[in-house]
Amino acid sequence: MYRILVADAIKPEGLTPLMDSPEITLIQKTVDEAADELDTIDALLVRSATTVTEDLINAMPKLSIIARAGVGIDNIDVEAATKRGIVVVNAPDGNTISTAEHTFAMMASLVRHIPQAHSSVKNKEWKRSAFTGTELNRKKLGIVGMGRIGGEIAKRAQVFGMEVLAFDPFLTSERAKAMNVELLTLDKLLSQADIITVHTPLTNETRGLLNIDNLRKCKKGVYLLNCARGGIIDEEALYELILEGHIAGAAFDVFVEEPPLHNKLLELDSVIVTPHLGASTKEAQLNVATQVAEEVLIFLEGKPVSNSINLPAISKEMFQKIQPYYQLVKSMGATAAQCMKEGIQEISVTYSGDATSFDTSILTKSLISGFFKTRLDIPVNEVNAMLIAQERGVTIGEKVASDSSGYKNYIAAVIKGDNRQFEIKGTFVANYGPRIVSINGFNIDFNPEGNLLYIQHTDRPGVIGRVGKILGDHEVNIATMQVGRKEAGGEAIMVLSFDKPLSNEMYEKINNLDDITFMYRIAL
Ligand SMILES: NC(=O)c1ccc[n+]([C@@H]2O[C@H](COP(=O)([O-])OP(=O)(O)OC[C@H]3O[C@@H](n4cnc5c(N)ncnc54)[C@H](O)[C@@H]3O)[C@@H](O)[C@H]2O)c1
Ligand SMILES: O=C(O)CC[C@@H](O)C(=O)O
Repeated sequence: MYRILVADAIKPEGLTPLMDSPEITLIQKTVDEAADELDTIDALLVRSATTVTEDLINAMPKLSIIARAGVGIDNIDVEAATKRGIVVVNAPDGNTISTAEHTFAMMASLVRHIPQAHSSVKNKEWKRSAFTGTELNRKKLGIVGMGRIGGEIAKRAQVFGMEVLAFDPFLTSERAKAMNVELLTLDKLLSQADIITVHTPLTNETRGLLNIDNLRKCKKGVYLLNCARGGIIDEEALYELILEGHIAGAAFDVFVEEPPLHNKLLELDSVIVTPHLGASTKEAQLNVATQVAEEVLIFLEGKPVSNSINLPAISKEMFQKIQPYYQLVKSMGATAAQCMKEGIQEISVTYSGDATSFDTSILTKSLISGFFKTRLDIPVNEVNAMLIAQERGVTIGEKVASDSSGYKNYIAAVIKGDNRQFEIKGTFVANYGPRIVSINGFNIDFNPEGNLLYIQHTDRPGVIGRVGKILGDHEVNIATMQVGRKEAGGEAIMVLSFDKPLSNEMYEKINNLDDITFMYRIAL
């Protein structure tokens, strides 16, 4: 049974897939109302009203996924979630059109003074010349942040006869050309545009992106819009420049402080505002609720999600391709960790054959999480595996090789420790499952599952028999046994599997036999 806390107002119709699941209990309460049951919560669904802090995350020890029904994730401490191995997902495109339309409505209202004229008429006035506006036709619109919303605004602006200028350090010139927009530096955009609208996320780079220094470079009489996130345009600077008459007016849907109870911009007639309404349409709210509900359901079913902020995106088709290798790489990592009782410096993974036909980074993360899971008592998974390795100074390498040693697919991991190196190779055989096919240069073939005993010994007659006898005398049933060696009479290995974990007594008895070099118990 999973308990999901829906902490903000998320459209119930969109949550139907979760409501219909017999495995799920939905709790529709704010975080404060649910204070007594936070320790029972497996998944958290929010919009922008709930701030998901590190403290809140720590108050939910069972939490494994946070879903944001919307785009911006600036209300979620993604770093704290990642550290805890909690997946963060959002609904990246469910509200794109609504927000683009809202921005466009704000732009038209701004240049035609519609909100001011509306209030005036409602106050029984009839001041026509006071509200003379400006056409959008043939004006230059500067879009800062040409992503999903920026792109939709550009299309609409072009239909209105506007010329579109764009600043986005991640936009290629080919894409800009295809969108029929002129890609400029920020300073050039600011100096040429008649109207400027921002559509970046709020990050350390974009906070105050438009500030007192560069806003002075704008044309006199420019209009500004912020329907993205409060703080991208410096509110103090904007206030000052409107008072100076340099900026003609502004339209804001978002504010540094929401609600904007102490915001001086609200005192200005030329500033028009809405209460963070960009995504507030029936359509957008249904879209984002449906998107996050599906993501959470998929995640709780143990399948990879598509819109994760802290994991690589995987489509359903890609998941089908990658799935067979999941168990294999996890068990390779866990086997290596249990055979290496020392600090490690490097893990490098090589993929060959069919295993190179997709993005393997998620598999490398799985292998690393399999390794660290056996060593740490904190949750370790694909979300925090890289961070955990990095914090411990472990270098991670990933490459592709053309030689697959005759296998259809082949994954090799080399773990460099403080004193020695451990090498493990595996493959996935259709209708047969994952197999470990080599350990430290010994060819072998076993299913990496259950309670295993890895024994390295001298290749001499009688060793296998003596191990078997000790186990038989103590009624320990050997489920499977595989052997491998490099040359006759040299070192050899055997891997045994049992229905139950091997007791300490049995382990010691076998370890004390002559000809045993070393051995490891492995639990997978
Ligand atoms: N008002 C609302 O209700 C509402 C609704 C949806 C989204 N939003 C906000 O709008 C933002 C944009 O949404 P989107 O779906 O278009 O996101 P997106 O990721 O598709 O686009 C963001 C764009 O910003 C660009 N960017 C990043 N850093 C930049 C920088 N320093 N300078 C210039 N460009 C930069 C990126 O390259 C990207 O193209 C969201 O992050 C969210 O904060 C607000
Ligand atoms: O939840 C909302 O309505 C705001 C959503 C919007 O700001 C977003 O980033 O998607």
